[in-house]
Amino acid sequence: MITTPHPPHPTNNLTSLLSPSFSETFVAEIFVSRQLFFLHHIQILELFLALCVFITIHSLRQKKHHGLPIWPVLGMLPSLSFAVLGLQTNLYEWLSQVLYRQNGTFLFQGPWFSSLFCVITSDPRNLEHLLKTKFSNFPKGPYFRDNVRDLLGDGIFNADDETWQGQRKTASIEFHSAKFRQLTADSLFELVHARLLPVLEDSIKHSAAIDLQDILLRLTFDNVCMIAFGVDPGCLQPGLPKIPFAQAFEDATEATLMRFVTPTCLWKTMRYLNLGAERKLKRSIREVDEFADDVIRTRKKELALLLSATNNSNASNDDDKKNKHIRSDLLTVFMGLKDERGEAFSDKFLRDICVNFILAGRDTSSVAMSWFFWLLHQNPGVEHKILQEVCRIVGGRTSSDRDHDHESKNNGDDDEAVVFKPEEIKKMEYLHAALSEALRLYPSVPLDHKEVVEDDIFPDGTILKKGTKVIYAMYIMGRMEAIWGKDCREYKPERWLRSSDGRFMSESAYKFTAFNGGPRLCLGKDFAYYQMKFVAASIIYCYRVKVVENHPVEPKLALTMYMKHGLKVTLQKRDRAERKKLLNI
Ligand code: HEM
Repeated sequence: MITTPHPPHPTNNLTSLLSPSFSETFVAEIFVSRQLFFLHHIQILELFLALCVFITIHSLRQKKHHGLPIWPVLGMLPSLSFAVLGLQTNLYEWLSQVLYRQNGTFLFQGPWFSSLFCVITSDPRNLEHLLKTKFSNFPKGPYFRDNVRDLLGDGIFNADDETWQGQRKTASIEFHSAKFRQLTADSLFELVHARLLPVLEDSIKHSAAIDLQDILLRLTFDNVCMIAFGVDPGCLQPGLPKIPFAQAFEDATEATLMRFVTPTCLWKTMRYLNLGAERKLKRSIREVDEFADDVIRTRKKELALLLSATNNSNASNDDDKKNKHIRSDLLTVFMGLKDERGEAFSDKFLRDICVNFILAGRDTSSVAMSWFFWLLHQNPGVEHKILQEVCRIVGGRTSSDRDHDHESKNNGDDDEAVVFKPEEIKKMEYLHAALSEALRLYPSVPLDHKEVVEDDIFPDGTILKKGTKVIYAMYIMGRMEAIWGKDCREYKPERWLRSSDGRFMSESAYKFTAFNGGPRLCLGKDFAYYQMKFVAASIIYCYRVKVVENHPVEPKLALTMYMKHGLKVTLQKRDRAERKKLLNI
């Protein structure tokens, strides 16, 4: 019998259609073709499943060589997404496990057609190579500069080459001048004794828990504005008010950060259309600019008045008089300088300089102190040793020192507070070690970024193509057994002290990278230590800081390592007898 592969043509007559032989054949044909159809689909399904299994096995096997599975199209993004969503421990811990598997360096491969390709390293040899030996081959680069330009302009943080060099040189001279040291000492005295301690005292009076991180953030924001702009925004005061400039600054940095996790073309389109985070950014930058313009205008008038007053004066020592009255904040210093063409800096450039310094010095030391107080809570032995050291130094004061202290104290109802002098702060070496140890485990800047100018090779053999982004992971370096030994995860200030005489020993900047290294070493490092030691010693001398039970503590994913939920603490006034015993006077 001849079978047709197709059903009868619709023009065939009805009898033939209904004949039994035809219908049997027809049903059989449909049955067979359906079977073939299902078989066909099952085969496709099987093939598809087999392909999926193959891709999965292949992708997972990549983990062995590349550190993470590499999926078609999406690259390593799925693993990163899981880590960011918190399905792993925390992002930094997850990254340290990957780096550990890859001997300290690996290439992160993002989705096709994205800019998410970068080399991530925690190898000290590579750090020395990129921060010092081949410094000029690893600038911040166009990707970083493009993302932060609207907020930071051409300021030091966002500048490379000559623009960076000029600012660095001037600011460096300023940071090491006696006048600047005086400014930092005076501003800190004012902030700690007239503002911080009264706010803490208030919390004891009301038996209230406070967010210590928030209070320290307010303190350092006010402090860095005093240094950069010569003005005090007043964030730290009773009632902890919202200050529009501080809020605008915070919003602007958060919205800028969003650009790093948004495809470039998308945030540029959003900026053009003034939508979402870009809208917020524009508004907050306008507020920051208004504040800066106002300060610059006022300062210019102030300087002009001062200049005309000294010009009209007949005194012979005019210059001395003028210098005495001129402020020593960064804005005033840069206003007195000229650019390479011999012209005064533009207001925009002055604004950029100040905004960059505020960004650099605003949160870094406060978050470091927050982690430090949390570590002390878990290590009461360390806290006791710090108190011992502080009391020994106070106990060693002469009677004239003590008179000075009573005169300068500006805190009526707290007769226990002492004002530490710069030379006393310098002597606090155990406290210095305890803060460095906190920064080792919780560096305020957990990751940093550079871009390769010309093809290069890292000392560990990693090949770097021109344009590659390099991320160096300070958080991970602080927890590497190869650098710090088997007890690398323990909080031990003693590791920073020489066993023979207990003096502080500094560590190579390419191993202890919290302050960066090479020509771009943090400019505020000495100031930051002074600030942190002054604040920490003043608090510890007066109070016991207790973290509220069950308060969750984890890092926030941001450019600076904030505590995600702040640091809720209660304070107890220290027993006078406890201190007396240690003071030994
Ligand atoms: C614990 C406190 C601090 C830490 C851990 C810290 C850390 C760092 C790090 C890692 C960098 C390199 C950033 C980069 O190039 O991407 C840096 C740069 C810088 N820091 Fe700090 N910093 C601290 C406090 C301060 C303070 C208080 C100031 C100023 C008042 C300051 C001023 C600067 C400046 C101006 C730069 C840029 C240097 C340059 O690019 O040449 N820092 N800091």
